[in-house]
Amino acid sequence: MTDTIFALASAPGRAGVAVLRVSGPRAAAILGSLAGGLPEPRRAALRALRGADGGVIDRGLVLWFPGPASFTGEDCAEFHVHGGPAVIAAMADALSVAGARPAEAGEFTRRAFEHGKLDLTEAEGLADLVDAETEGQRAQALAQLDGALKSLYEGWREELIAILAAVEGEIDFPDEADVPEALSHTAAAPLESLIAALEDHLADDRRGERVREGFVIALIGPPNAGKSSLLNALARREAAIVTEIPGTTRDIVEVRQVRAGFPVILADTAGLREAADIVEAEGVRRALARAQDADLRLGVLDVSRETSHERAALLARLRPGDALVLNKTDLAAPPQIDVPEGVRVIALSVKAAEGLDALEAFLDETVLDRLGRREAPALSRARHRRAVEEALAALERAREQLGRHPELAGADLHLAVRALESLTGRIDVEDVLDRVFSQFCIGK
Ligand SMILES: Nc1nc2c(ncn2[C@@H]2O[C@H](COP(=O)(O)OP(=O)(O)OP(=O)(O)O)[C@@H](O)[C@H]2O)c(=O)[nH]1
Ligand SMILES: [K+]
Ligand SMILES: [Mg+2]
Repeated sequence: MTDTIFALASAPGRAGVAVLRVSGPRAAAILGSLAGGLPEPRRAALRALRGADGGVIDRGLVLWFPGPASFTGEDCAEFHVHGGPAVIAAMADALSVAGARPAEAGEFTRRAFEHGKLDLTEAEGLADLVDAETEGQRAQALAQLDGALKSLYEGWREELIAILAAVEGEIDFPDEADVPEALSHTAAAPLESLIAALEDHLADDRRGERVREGFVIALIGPPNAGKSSLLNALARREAAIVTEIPGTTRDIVEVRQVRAGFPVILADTAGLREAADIVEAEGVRRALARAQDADLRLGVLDVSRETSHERAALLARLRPGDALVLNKTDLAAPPQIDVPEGVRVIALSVKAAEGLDALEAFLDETVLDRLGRREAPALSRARHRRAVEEALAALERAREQLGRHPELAGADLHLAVRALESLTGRIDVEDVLDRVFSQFCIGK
């Protein structure tokens, strides 16, 4: 028999109310023994809650959710008690004595998944919604929990199965003289449009993953340009050390913040130059690597003393969409600079607090433009990207074989179906499930 599990569903620590959740075949018996009977399904009832010795632990609201119309699909019960550590500990004791065991991380959601209440992408959406710290993350997670990715992937799977049926139909009648022609009519066009849909989904500039993980903005430039000063101004706190000594910053200093409703990571880096020692050299190496991977680069120059060599080296690292920040306009007028196509120039003085508004506006606009909601749902995890890439590669191989070897095309189409099914969790890939659900918190 399946275990009956329980967990604190609310956050640990002192709180006005704590919620304990129970799921499994013993839920009714446990609720009955603690609350002295079962309330009406899905209606809160105030009850004295008693431990095994008959003593009252607390008075609280109880809820009874008979399966399958519950979150997990099993019989579930909820106890809303006063949120003190001693109350919670006594309730946990009473639930254990009554026959439930503490749940593992993600176990409630995993049971919901196993009872068909959620597919894997919806379960991930639920985890993301619990973790969401910004408006953009909340919106993306809720859409995913509501099945945006599930219906996209299930839709593709259905189209693929129709294509597969057409191809396998041809394999079953190999004598027909007009097989290739028939195939080109029935399978080639839908296969082509499916390939285009997968390509589109992948070519989204990692939007969904960035919404989950944060949009990285790297501050790069020669020593003493004012990168750390600028980081502190944008972060509105003294996150990084600022001195007049060139080579002050060595490690990467990261600040997390919210811009336009999305998570952003500002990364201050070591000044770029021929390093004086191995510590600084490592700092420069990390700075260049971060600049390379970042979603946006802010190249910073000190207008009062930049050299043409520094300028050229920095411009070579900027890409379309990046910005060149001409700092210290309180010391000198910004020079006219020929920048690569698509690079914005923003002149400012961190010290005089002038021109920072234009930079803030540019950053907000860029984040909104790159991460803002589109019609199509975005894949939000590397797991999704890998599976869609795998499906796409199989579809491309199938396209090659279609007119010549329908049976080979069929085998590749099967692989593509499997890749899509691993996405939604239709096929049981145990280690995938373990990985996905272990990332949940206890009580979810
Ligand atoms: N006049 C003036 N000085 C500034 C301005 N911004 C920064 N500074 C000064 O420039 C010096 C270097 O600033 P940092 O922020 O440490 O420069 P950095 O680019 O981080 O330097 P490294 O970490 O050494 O590469 C400090 O003395 C700052 O006070 C500015 O807008 N105007
Ligand atoms: K410095
Ligand atoms: Mg610095």
